[in-house]
Amino acid sequence: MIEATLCFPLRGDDDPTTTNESDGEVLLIEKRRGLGEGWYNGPGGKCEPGETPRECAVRETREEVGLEVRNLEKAGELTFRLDGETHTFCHVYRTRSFTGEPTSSEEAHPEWVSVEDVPYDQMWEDDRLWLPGVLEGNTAVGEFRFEGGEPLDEADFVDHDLEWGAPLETDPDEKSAT
Ligand SMILES: Nc1nc2c([nH]c(=O)n2[C@H]2C[C@H](O)[C@@H](COP(=O)(O)OP(=O)(O)OP(=O)(O)O)O2)c(=O)[nH]1
Repeated sequence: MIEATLCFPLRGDDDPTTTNESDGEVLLIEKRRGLGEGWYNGPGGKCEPGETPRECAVRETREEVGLEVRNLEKAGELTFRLDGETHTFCHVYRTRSFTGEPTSSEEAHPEWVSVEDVPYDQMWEDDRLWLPGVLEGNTAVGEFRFEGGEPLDEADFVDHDLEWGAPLETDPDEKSAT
């Protein structure tokens, strides 16, 4: 099983629950290679040995788009199953704390997009189910089932379970997180 992370940096409109027309934005990447190539996603990737998920999310965001993120808030835990087996367990974070300017890398092209205008038709098919709530500040625990063999991004999305507001795992470094 792969352990992976996603990080969604947010800016503008600090409290999207108070207005109908949100002017908040989220930093997405257009993935240039690997799993999900050509689709939009948050910065993120696979955890390295000995690394906490939070450390992984910080490192991947730095490597992919050159942004230094802090104060990551855990927003979800997503299990992606392929043909009945757990393929990837993905920790999802959001943050409003970061420094630097998003810059393209070989792996990713960054783009600020309105949270009202996320290009779900150019993303993983399951994202439209959980990402809107995550961008509104909710926490999601979900399982998404795919069939059809590797690679995961060419398999068919068949069904899912999704729970909002459920307790999330505590990262080992959560209390000391900066
Ligand atoms: N938004 C979204 N992300 C997903 C889904 N499934 C899935 O694995 N991901 C994420 C988890 C990881 O952050 C990312 C894949 O990991 P990655 O970017 O390291 O993969 P890669 O093959 O490019 O690996 P690498 O060569 O860079 O090491 O995609 C999904 O259904 N929706």
